[in-house]
Amino acid sequence: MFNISNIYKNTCVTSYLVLQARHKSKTHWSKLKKKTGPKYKALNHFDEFYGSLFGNKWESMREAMLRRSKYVAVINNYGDPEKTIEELTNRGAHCLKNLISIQQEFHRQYNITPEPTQVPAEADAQSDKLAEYIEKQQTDEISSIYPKTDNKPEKLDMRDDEDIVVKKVKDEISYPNRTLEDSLAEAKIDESRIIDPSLGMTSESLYQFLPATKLKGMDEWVSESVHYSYLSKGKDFPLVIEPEGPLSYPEHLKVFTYEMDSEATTFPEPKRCQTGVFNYYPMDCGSVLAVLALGLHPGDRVLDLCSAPGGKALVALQTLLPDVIVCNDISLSRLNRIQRSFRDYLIDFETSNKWRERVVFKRVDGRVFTDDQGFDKVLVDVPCTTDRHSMMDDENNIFRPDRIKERLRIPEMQSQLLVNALRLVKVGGTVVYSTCSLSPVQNDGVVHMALKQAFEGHGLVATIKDMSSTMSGFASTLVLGTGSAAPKYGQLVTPSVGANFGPSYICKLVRVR
Ligand SMILES: C[S@@+](CC[C@H](N)C(=O)[O-])C[C@H]1O[C@@H](n2cnc3c(N)ncnc32)[C@H](O)[C@@H]1O
Repeated sequence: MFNISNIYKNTCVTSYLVLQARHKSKTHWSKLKKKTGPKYKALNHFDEFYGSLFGNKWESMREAMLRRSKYVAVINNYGDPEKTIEELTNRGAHCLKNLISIQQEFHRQYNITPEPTQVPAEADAQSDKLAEYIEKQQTDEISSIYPKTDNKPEKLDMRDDEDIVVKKVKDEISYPNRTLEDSLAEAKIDESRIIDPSLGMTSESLYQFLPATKLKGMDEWVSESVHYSYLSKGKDFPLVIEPEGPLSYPEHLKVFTYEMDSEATTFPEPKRCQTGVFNYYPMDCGSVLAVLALGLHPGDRVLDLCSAPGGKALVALQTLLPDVIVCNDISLSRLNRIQRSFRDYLIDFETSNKWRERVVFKRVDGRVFTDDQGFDKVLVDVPCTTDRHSMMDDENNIFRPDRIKERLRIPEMQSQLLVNALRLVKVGGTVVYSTCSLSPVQNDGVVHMALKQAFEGHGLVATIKDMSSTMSGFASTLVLGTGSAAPKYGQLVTPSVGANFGPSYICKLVRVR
């Protein structure tokens, strides 16, 4: 039957189908444009770089990183801790300290030793694969810049930093029973470290970064994979890796989490307690790990060299252990964020003298920060490529074309920050270096570089603490990188769908000279 409303309905349905078909057949220009934006650039870079480095492990990390991240709840001791703990326990969350104790006991009883950070065969295979990959990258890159091989750059010895990171696996072994003097003596004449005698390059010397200024004029062409390069400058330095003892968990730090693969992953929004402050602080479990690695003691004088927005400093304060914590950041607006956050979590933060004495704010470039007294503990949570953010968000993305120079300088700036941290810590004190990147360049590579520079430039020696055994207690909470994803010096929290924390790299160093 003829019916005007039927005609109208049919017309609408037809237009809808046409629109849908058009939509299917052709991606809208605005979407196409977006696919070349910074977050896609980051994703492409990571696919190429991490894909070749971590093999099929990268696929699952990638999947996790594109999903919503998981967080833990750090209970605020200045709120209403008992009530908050009860609420979170009722939702199925567990106390991290208890989970760790259970796991540690399990490992002790069954005498489980943690997987070695890198098995030699795997390291060899990885090294070969990567060397091949880098060689190809270099050839492609150089031929795209200098098509007819004329005006080739002098430095054909430019190597990708990732190459070095893998090669070193074969060169450096930890000798827990050696004295520092043994290692010092050996470090000076270790011929085995020479990779290419004709170039006089050693694995360590390859850690030298080519200053970003040397890239002048090449910025447009430097590929993502070849952008960190090295100059050959010999001279070895002592490199000692010692096993770290069991984790000492601060009595007053209360962290709640859901176990791995648990269906529940989120907590209710933090809310104000009767005391006026929020009941808990949500944060990545990897960040808690960085604070735990500091091994805080009562009365410690602590420096948080790159502190804003203050999450880790707040966790350190929740242990109730440090006497003084200096929160430093180069950015004024970000320092203001720490202060806002402390007002939200610490009672009478603005008015009490107690806080004024205990929490000091500084706005200094961490590379030139100075202090007369020395610190017992220094946290260096450096600016990095913030991998998860870079893959997900175009805003303020370090992969933006106008930030290329800044990005290329990241490892250089990270190692300068770490060298200064090693200068600022007392002999016997601890430095924790951390990033939220999977990049071995920004992680082990920077630690290596900084140790070398600290020794050569300032005569400083620090040992690396191998925390693989210490971290065994986290096995039911988060995933630590193993095999191809295991750093040699630090620990890497790798994102996984069931335990979507990280990436977080944490390396503990103790200054011995
Ligand atoms: C990864 S964030 C630190 C996060 C912080 N530790 C936390 O847990 O909330 C790195 C910080 O380093 C700061 N920064 C960058 N360059 C710096 C420098 N040269 N000296 C000191 N801070 C710097 C940035 O402003 C940024 O706030």
